[in-house]
Amino acid sequence: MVSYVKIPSHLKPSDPQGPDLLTQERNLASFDVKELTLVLYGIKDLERYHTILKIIENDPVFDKSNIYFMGRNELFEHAIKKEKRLVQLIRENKWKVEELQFAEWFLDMPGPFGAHRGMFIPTLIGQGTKEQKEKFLVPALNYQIIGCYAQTELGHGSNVKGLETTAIYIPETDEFEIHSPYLTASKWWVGGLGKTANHAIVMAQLISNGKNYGPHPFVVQIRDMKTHLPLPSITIGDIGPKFGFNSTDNGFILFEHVRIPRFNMLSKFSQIKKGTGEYINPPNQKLSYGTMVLVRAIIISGVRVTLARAATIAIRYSAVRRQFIDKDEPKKLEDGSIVETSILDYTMQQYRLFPVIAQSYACFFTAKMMVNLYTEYTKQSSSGDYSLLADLHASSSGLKSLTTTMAVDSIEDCRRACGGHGYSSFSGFVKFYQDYLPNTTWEGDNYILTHQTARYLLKTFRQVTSHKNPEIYASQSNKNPTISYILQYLNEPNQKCTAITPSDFNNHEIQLRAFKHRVAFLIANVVDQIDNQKKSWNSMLVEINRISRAHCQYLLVQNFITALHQPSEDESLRMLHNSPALKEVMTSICNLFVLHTMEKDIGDFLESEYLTTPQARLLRIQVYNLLKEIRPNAVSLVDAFLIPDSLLCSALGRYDGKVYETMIDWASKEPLNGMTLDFNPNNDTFIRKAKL
Ligand SMILES: CCCCCCCCCCCCCCCCCCCC(=O)SCCNC(=O)CCNC(=O)[C@H](O)C(C)(C)COP(=O)(O)OP(=O)(O)OC[C@H]1O[C@@H](n2cnc3c(N)ncnc32)[C@H](O)[C@@H]1OP(=O)(O)O
Ligand SMILES: Cc1cc2nc3c(=O)[nH]c(=O)nc-3n(C[C@H](O)[C@H](O)[C@H](O)COP(=O)(O)OP(=O)(O)OC[C@H]3O[C@@H](n4cnc5c(N)ncnc54)[C@H](O)[C@@H]3O)c2cc1C
Repeated sequence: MVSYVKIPSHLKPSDPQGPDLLTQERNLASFDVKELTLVLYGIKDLERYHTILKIIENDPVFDKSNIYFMGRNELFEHAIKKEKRLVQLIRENKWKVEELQFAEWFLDMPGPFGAHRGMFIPTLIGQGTKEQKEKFLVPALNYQIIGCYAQTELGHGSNVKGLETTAIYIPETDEFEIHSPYLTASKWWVGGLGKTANHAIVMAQLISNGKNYGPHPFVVQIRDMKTHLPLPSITIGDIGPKFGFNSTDNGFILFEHVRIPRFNMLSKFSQIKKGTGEYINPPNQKLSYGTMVLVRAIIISGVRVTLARAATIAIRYSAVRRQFIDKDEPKKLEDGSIVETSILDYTMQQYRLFPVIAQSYACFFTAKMMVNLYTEYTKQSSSGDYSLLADLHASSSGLKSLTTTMAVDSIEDCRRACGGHGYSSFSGFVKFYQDYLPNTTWEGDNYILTHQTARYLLKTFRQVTSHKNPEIYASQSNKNPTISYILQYLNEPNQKCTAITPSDFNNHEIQLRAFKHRVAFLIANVVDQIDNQKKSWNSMLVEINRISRAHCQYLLVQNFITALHQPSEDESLRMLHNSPALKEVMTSICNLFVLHTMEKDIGDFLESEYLTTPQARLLRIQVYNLLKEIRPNAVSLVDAFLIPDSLLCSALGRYDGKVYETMIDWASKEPLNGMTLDFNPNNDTFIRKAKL
């Protein structure tokens, strides 16, 4: 890239230790960073990581040096080129999903094929019959057809049952007629639809013999395969500029009595019989919502790296950045000279940032749980057993909501913790935040999703408490955390915390009991208000949100603690258990996650009277103790995430700490500096001038 401004060469570094600050931090670590990285990725994935990163970093098509200067059209063109090159690489290297996921992560460029890979293909896999897979999935996997997932409409997104697009079965021709009766039935927001896709999975109300069977998925060809123009009776467009995600063509589509063959209704679970139009029921009514469950689980798995990326930038920058001389504990160099304090040494900065590191590690262990649960469900459902679906739906909904909200809040906290430079695109936070933000809305708005989790919790509570002998459920409590804490609460509703010193709060049994008691107390309270005091669902929505959040926080806490203590077959967990140094630092991080989470929601724990006010003070002191304990390891803990500089795309978070050199280098490349148009404030005119 061209530099438009020549930087003077006389400048000396103002900080004699500047370049070495991160090295000094790294020397403080109490554990082996490479060992922790191996725990996080596992041997196979770490090999994959390096192979794919090398390919991506060396390919000129993926060069991101200009990325912060691109407008919408350039971004979209860049994304198209990226997609095309990615498809070539998939073919050349025979990449499978595992490789592709690394490639997509490193590329960090939401593009027009995202919904094809993330929604269209998974829906065909999950809901298509063998014949439908042959017809649609095979060409989709070969990128001969490009698809999108058209569910949301201008008038309805969250309320899927309220969708207005219809698919009416026409027995005479054995076809469905796809139709958008109202403006509000226009499909809207659909990723890849605006300019790219030639096929769509359209969620429409299935109507046969005058009866509405609810939303079902249909494959609809939307553009001509040669001219790429919309097919007759189909209107398509891009929905316009957005808060972020501008490298993707989110689109709208309207149908005017468009006919498709009966074959195109995805029929693995429910079918319409030829001629009679008879509806064959699915084994579970909600199986047509299956893609959403899968994608929610995938989103949860992705949160850990999102938090890791934000923490890496903010922690490294805070180590390099110095501001003020600490009067009580001035920082002295070896030669006795006093220097300004690294902002990472300020306790307020630690209190803002170290919990983000802890959240990332917490999400790592819960992602493992989510993958295991999804895998178990897939195994069971392939033999017709859907009994895990309710559990899976409840935990994936609530965890998607809790963890993505946590992620966007933490990205913003990290950005602010970088002061003014955090506001520059060069921080690496701006585009990152904009592109990540829709995770709190898509695949279910984060508030709506908590209703689903709460429904399940209330139902379980009622089931257990209405039984004459609730202990009958004891055998299920090992596998079902909800039953476990409900039973514990019923046995001892007035349980009290036994901590008498700050360090007592490091006791994992005390921590678990606190979270179990709190969530059961909150559920019992909501059940009482709805069932006995006859409160409406709407009047309880704030409490509904609270119980979903409390339940999912408990899951995060429980998964972290279990990972530290329970013997496991899992390769990563075994490595962790076999290294005392790793176990020690992970225990501190776990304690910080648990106690900081408690402290933030201290009102719940006080209200349930599990904690007393003096205990709440002790807990806070323990949080401060943990910040001190973690401080020497802070930089190494984020190094272990191994987020490459090419992905961070950040002047502030780079591995070598050369923050200021990069800031001015990138600023010198701002195209405005090379424009032939300057503004002369003395006479209020724009002057054109020739610039080299
Ligand atoms: C080579 C191969 C390549 C593969 C590459 C793979 C790469 C992977 C990359 C992946 C990247 C991922 C990128 C993601 C991009 C995402 C883009 C965004 C796309 C979208 O946003 S699509 C649109 C999403 N829309 C929503 O999520 C809508 C949210 N609303 C709903 O889900 C429902 O309307 C809602 C709120 C659940 C209510 O549904 P409703 O029908 O009204 O149901 P009830 O509330 O009445 O409940 C009835 C009953 O059903 C249960 N229920 C509800 N939903 C489900 C479900 N999904 N599963 C199971 N059960 C469900 C509910 O709990 C109730 O049960 P009861 O027992 O209480 O009766
Ligand atoms: C970048 C991006 C990409 C997307 N890609 C796709 C795609 O490829 N395909 C697709 O089909 N969709 C896509 N979507 C759409 C997305 O799935 C929906 O926007 C999302 O499901 C939320 O629905 P909504 O917009 O109807 O929100 P609304 O339901 O209108 O929500 C608005 C507000 O009302 C509140 N609210 C609504 N109902 C209730 C209630 N019952 N109780 C309490 N509060 C309530 C919500 O909490 C929210 O705060 C995308 C969205 C974005 C932003």
